[in-house]
Amino acid sequence: MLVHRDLDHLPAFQRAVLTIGTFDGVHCGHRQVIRQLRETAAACNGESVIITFEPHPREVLFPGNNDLHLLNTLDEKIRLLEQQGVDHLVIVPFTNAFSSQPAAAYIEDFLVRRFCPYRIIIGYDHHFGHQRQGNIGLLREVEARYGFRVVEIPPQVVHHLTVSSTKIREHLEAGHVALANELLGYDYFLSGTVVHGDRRGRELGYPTANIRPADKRKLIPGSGIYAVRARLDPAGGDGSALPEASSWLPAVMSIGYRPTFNGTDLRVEVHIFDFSADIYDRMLTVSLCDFIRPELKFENAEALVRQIEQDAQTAREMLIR
Ligand SMILES: Cc1cc2nc3c(=O)[nH]c(=O)nc-3n(C[C@H](O)[C@H](O)[C@H](O)COP(=O)(O)O)c2cc1C
Ligand SMILES: Nc1ncnc2c1ncn2[C@@H]1O[C@H](COP(=O)(O)OP(=O)(O)O)[C@@H](O)[C@H]1O
Repeated sequence: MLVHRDLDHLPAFQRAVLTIGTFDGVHCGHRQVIRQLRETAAACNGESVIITFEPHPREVLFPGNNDLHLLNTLDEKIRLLEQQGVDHLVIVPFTNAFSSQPAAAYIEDFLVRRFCPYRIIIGYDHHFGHQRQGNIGLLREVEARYGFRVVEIPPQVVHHLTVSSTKIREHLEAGHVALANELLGYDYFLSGTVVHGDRRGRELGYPTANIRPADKRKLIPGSGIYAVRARLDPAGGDGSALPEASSWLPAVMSIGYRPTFNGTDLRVEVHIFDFSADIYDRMLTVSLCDFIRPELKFENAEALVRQIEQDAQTAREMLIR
């Protein structure tokens, strides 16, 4: 997959088969769109092109809003899209000026002039241009004028739920990891550097690698205890590596404030089973398998340790299922 970031130096695409979107999560619904993109490109001997935006449009349109948390960093998204076998990814700098183009100008000046599309494949609910005025109907009206054809992708449904990035974010924030994973089509993962904590873990008999996420916009699932797999990225890695089954270590993760010790800051910490090494400053990727229980305040450290023993056992069982 070729990644293009400069709109003024795009190649001359051959029968470009386009799709457009933010693709946060590259979830099951997105994959369906991408499969159609690849198949259409193959059938007409064209090139598959994904157009995406960075930063996320909501960050530009609602700059004061700090609530936006994303399923993927840009690096993760690039790698996930690459795994889908796409020919070109175009990352368009999303600005206020870009967002305020009228829909008709967006089609003519942006889509047609820069990409000369042969087919445009889009999800049923895609909107574009100033105040989201453009939609699939408008694209259809101008098909003949510009010589492209529009292909609409219906909503993807899993367990009677329409798959959407928003729903997946909500499930993760509520700790519903298994459901989120099903909608994603892979296990949700996050990466970060191992930083120092309070050095209490080793005294409790459960040392935990405290992870500082690589990107502060990355969504941290709701507080609670999770069964996870952890992978140490090669020393000097950039943290954007994606899961590869071979080197995943079974582990248990706690996300929360440690009420037992009156903690005040959110910590993401992982105890890796049957493992002992100094991994401070290393990049660790954690892939979430299932939710075990909410975080609780215990009477004392001994009661917490007894619970952690049970959590570890539960996690091991969940991970071999
Ligand atoms: C499996 C697991 C479950 C945990 N559950 C709780 C909990 O319910 N309540 C809590 O206050 N802390 C919980 N913790 C966090 C511990 O308090 C924390 O790991 C300990 O304070 C060590 O912190 P440190 O890494 O800063 O030394 C849990 C940790 C693990 C690994
Ligand atoms: N099984 C393990 N799982 C996670 N980290 C481990 C493990 N064994 C050793 N470590 C190391 O110990 C550190 C955690 O020990 P801990 O006492 O919890 O200290 P801290 O409070 O600084 O996290 C980790 O960052 C890692 O370097």
